[in-house]
Amino acid sequence: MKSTADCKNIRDVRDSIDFIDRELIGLIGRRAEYVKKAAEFKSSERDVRAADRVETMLKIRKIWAAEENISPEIIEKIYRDLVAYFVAEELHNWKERL
Ligand SMILES: O=C(O)C(=O)C[C@]1(C(=O)O)C=C[C@@H](O)C=C1
Repeated sequence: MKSTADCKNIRDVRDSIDFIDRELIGLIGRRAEYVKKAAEFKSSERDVRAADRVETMLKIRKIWAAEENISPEIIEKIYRDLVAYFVAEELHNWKERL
């Protein structure tokens, strides 16, 4: 992947964006493995949903977003969608263990 300074054309830029997005999706896949594991340590649907943890996480991620000069609101939106998906997956896994 080229640095932004080394990108000579739009093709170089898009190749780098593709590379980064592939890594991001890989990381989300790794994250999913931990969410699956989390279900093993929960004893109720309330534990699975972990509403307090979600709100705490979002606050921290909004701070991280600001540190990276990314809109905290956009990061919150992305995370709310992502976590809603993970909660649904985790609920499914958790119920299967009953
Ligand atoms: O931290 C947990 O308890 C998790 O199960 C992980 C996770 C997440 O995606 O980060 C998933 C579901 C819960 O609502 C809270 C957080």
